[in-house]
Amino acid sequence: MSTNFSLPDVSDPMERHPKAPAPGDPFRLHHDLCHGCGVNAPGGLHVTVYAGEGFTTTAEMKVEEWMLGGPGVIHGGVLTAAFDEVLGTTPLIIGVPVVTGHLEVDFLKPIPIGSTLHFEAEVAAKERRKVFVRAVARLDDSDEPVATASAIFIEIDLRKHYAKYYDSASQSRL
Ligand SMILES: CCCCCCCCCC(=O)SCCNC(=O)CCNC(=O)[C@H](O)C(C)(C)COP(=O)(O)OP(=O)(O)OC[C@H]1O[C@@H](n2cnc3c(N)ncnc32)[C@H](O)[C@@H]1OP(=O)(O)O
Repeated sequence: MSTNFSLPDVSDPMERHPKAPAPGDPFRLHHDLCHGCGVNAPGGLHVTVYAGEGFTTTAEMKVEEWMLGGPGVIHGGVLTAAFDEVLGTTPLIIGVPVVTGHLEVDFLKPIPIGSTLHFEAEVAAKERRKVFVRAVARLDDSDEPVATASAIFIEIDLRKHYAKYYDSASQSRL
């Protein structure tokens, strides 16, 4: 199954989840070894996502030497993984756990090693189990976007979805 990112004409009603972090507060880690957010993930991105106002989130990521792709700049796959983490955490603002179904990234400018990326994301719409999320990344010294991403995430029942993998995910807070 594959579907390009295309917002529905009308979104299902959405509400900020009453237990979502307050604006400015971080989402708790869902797994210490998560490649995106885990504090103990070897070679992980160590991205922390913060709740924003409404259906929005923010995040930052330092662009480190090991993320190198072209000389002096970030690898596109690393940036894509960072977007996946930021975008994939954002539906928790409406209390919906998801997995990535479809993710599109536009790479607008080279992103130098040593810079810091600032992400802003929002849940744009929900349609049945599909959650449509968009994000933009900027460098700290500029308002100009360096990359944007759009994704369709699919709502899951966490325990059922991961049931057969649970032994290897024993640190996961399901
Ligand atoms: C909880 C904390 C999260 C923290 C952040 C984590 C960030 C990282 C997120 C990830 O990287 S998750 C890992 C990468 N993704 C996966 O491993 C997902 C693998 N795919 C699956 O497990 C299944 O294909 C999936 C659960 C996504 C869908 O299977 P289902 O059988 O449950 O869905 P179904 O086929 O019934 O489709 C339900 C709806 O989703 C739509 N859909 C399914 N797959 C899609 C897809 N790939 N793209 C777009 N839409 C899709 C489908 O069209 C349909 O829409 P409608 O309601 O309009 O009919």
